[in-house]
Amino acid sequence: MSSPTKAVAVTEPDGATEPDGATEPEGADRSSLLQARRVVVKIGSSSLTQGGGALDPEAVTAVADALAARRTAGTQVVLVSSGAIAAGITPLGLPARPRDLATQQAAASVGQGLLMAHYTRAFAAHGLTVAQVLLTADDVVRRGQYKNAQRALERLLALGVVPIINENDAVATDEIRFGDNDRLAALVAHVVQADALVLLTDVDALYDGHPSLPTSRRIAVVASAADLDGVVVTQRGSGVGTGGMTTKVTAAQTATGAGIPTLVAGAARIADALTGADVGTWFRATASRPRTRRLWLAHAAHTRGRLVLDDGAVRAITHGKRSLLAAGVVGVEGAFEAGDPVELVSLTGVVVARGLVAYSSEELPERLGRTSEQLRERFGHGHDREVVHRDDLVVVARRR
Ligand SMILES: Nc1ncnc2c1ncn2[C@@H]1O[C@H](COP(=O)(O)OP(=O)(O)O)[C@@H](O)[C@H]1O
Ligand SMILES: N[C@@H](CCC(=O)OP(=O)(O)O)C(=O)O
Repeated sequence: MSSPTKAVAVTEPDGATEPDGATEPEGADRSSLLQARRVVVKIGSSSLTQGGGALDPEAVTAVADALAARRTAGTQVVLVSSGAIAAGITPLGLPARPRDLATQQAAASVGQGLLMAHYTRAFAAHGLTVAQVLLTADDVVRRGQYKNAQRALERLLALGVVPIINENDAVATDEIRFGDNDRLAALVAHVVQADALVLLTDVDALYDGHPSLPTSRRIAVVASAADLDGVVVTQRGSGVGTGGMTTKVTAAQTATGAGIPTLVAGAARIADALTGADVGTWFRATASRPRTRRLWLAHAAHTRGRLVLDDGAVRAITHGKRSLLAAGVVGVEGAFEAGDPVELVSLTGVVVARGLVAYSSEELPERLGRTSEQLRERFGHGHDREVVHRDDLVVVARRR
């Protein structure tokens, strides 16, 4: 595929990579959407707005109607909805979607309430209650917040509520942003262990070239990353959305890599999409569901720094199923706090893993190269902990 997008294979620390397509359950095609117990549906700004970028209340109602039908039929649904920034354009008298972060934050703060007011009304018409859940990237990377978000979403679903999620744009800085809701949706699908992810947009499917070209053809099924070879996916989108098709393909790969099949389809056919009709592009699951939240580290983390590992440490974490000890760290780059996500790189600069570091960048340098015994002698008992515990570590291997 000609874009920066690459499939990221996630391995357990013992190095056992899940092979593409190896664990696809039988019959796991579009029709499995009908049997899905829990579905995450994401709708983009381009599908919720009229020309000029203002919010289209009828589009909001159409989404609510289709999701309410599925909810009433027994499927738990989680909606990830963009549109806050778009909904703030008219009330603030802005000429177009703002590009600077401060005005985006302001527009989203104004628009999010309006967006939720529309959804609340539209779902109420079906007797359904909605909940607003605003997340930042930290909410899905840090252990405490991850569990917190998971618990809140589980409880909402158990109470029969439809959670409506968006990024917490008002406080999201460039550094900690998800930046695009396609990725947020893939990560939410993992948090709630959804059976499927549906990404709805203003184009009816993924095409092998830009859909404006007459030569471009719809891709019906993507079974593995190889099916994307030669596919031209661009970041050029509708003008009101973020990231074009690139972010959707990346999100689909994140979800399918976590065992969650993904449908990319046109919002205009939302009811068909949710009932397994032959619409859109179906991305098959390429791996089984990971047992832990470590997958998140591979895709979710904006890493804050890098630890350079000697060859022995690289072997220990990639093949030995081990934690990273200070003795194997030879360099520290960047400024980070204890608990932040960092990249673990080899002496030649290859990223071999990501993990949550147990020490800050200020604490680490004087610990480098020291054995646990030396750490105890120098800093006392309790100060000999691993630099990255293996439960907080994911080995990443890039492949096409
Ligand atoms: N290969 C492709 N197949 C389909 N759409 C593509 C492709 N490359 C770029 N696009 C563009 O991606 C756009 C959808 O992205 P975007 O505007 O960000 O939507 P959303 O607001 O739904 O996230 C489509 O309108 C389409 O023009
Ligand atoms: N959080 C932002 C949306 C960001 C985004 O990813 O938009 P889109 O590409 O339309 O899904 C908002 O609500 O306006």
